[in-house]
Amino acid sequence: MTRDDLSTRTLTDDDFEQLAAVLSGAFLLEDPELWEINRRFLEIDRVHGVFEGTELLGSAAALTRSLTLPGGVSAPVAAVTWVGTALGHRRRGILSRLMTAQLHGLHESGAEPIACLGASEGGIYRRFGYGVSTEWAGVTVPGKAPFRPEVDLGEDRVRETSRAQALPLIAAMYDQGARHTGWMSRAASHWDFALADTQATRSRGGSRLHFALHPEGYAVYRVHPGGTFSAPEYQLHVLELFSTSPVGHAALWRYLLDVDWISEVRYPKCPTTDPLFSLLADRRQAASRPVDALWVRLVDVDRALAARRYSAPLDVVLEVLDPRCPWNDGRLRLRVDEAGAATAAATSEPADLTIGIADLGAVFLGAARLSTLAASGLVSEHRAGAVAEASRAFLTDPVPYCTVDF
Ligand SMILES: CC(=O)SCCNC(=O)CCNC(=O)[C@H](O)C(C)(C)COP(=O)(O)OP(=O)(O)OC[C@H]1O[C@@H](n2cnc3c(N)ncnc32)[C@H](O)[C@@H]1OP(=O)(O)O
Repeated sequence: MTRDDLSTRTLTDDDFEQLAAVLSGAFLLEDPELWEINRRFLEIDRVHGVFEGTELLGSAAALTRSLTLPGGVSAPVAAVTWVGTALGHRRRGILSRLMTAQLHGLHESGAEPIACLGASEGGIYRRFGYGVSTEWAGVTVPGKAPFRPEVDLGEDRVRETSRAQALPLIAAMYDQGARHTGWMSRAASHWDFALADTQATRSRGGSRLHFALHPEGYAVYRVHPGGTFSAPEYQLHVLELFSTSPVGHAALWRYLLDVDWISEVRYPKCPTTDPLFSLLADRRQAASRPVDALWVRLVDVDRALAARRYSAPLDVVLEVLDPRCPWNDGRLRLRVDEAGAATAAATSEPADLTIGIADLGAVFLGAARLSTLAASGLVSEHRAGAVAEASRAFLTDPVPYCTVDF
């Protein structure tokens, strides 16, 4: 195969069966039920494919979503998903072609200024300009772990509900989180995908999905059997836990920790600042392992930087290094007023800071600190004080969180 034999284009409905076959192979996942969900979930005309003749060798999809940026601003984002290269065709540049076509396509069409994704492996996406913008805490807590005595659990009970009853209620609760930085919109088909409960997802994950509802929150979980009948050691895996009040949050965690037979509750997507850590009588009972969650790629740096709000006034010239997307590569002046609103425009003035595009993506949502990157030598300061000023302005409170379920 020479590079000239390959072509790249967006897909049509006629390509869907081939797409399902390639990605089932790429993800080592035989799950026809999931592909029926994907038929509705994917926007086929936003899926790029690389072909050799008529044979699809790899693909990368973009979903039309909105993401909440610092300041509660809702911005359109391309949620990148189902990226894969067919087995037998790896490490020949197919992913590189897909990423280039996708980024250039977004820029040229003037579509979303920001792309984001959840990565299967940590070593893939930095080279394409993506940086880790949010993290999960990846927490494990022993069953029955006690809370501090003063924790208010309220009067309302947590009840197990059928999927059909739960979905409209939890969708409405989820939408109440829309002002939190990192919140992503979900269409109906997105819920079907995020909470897919197919035979294959069950065999990997244990039981069917359980829906635990409280008037002020919900939890979705699976149970993995373990131990013996006389000494059960089950694990409870939380997919999502969302609450609209501190009482709802505490009551849901108490409920999950107290399910009999459960020796361990795991919540891989636990927010890094989950109040659970403060509720436990012994904080050490929550073992956590941080893991990258949402990766952000600024497709059009000027539009993206002007879209969010900032925590402090700022006037800084950034030199952005982005050889893969030359329209971003260069200097731009970012000015933030007293109210936190920003303008960003190309400039020929000398740079105050030099930063790579992936690192700018990492600090964009305000969770990662620019000053930490600078301390690692990854951001260069050309004017004394510029790092501290920019770091303060970019930070966001509360800490961003994204479920990354696409
Ligand atoms: C958002 C998502 O969908 S995440 C899911 C990503 N997909 C998967 O994990 C499915 C299984 N994996 C695959 O399908 C493929 O291995 C892919 C898509 C990850 C890579 O596809 P390929 O066509 O082999 O990548 P390609 O040959 O274009 O490699 C481009 C560069 O990335 C590097 N790279 C590719 N895969 C990996 C990896 N898993 N880890 C680290 N580096 C990688 C290559 O070495 C190459 O580096 P270079 O530019 O410095 O030479």
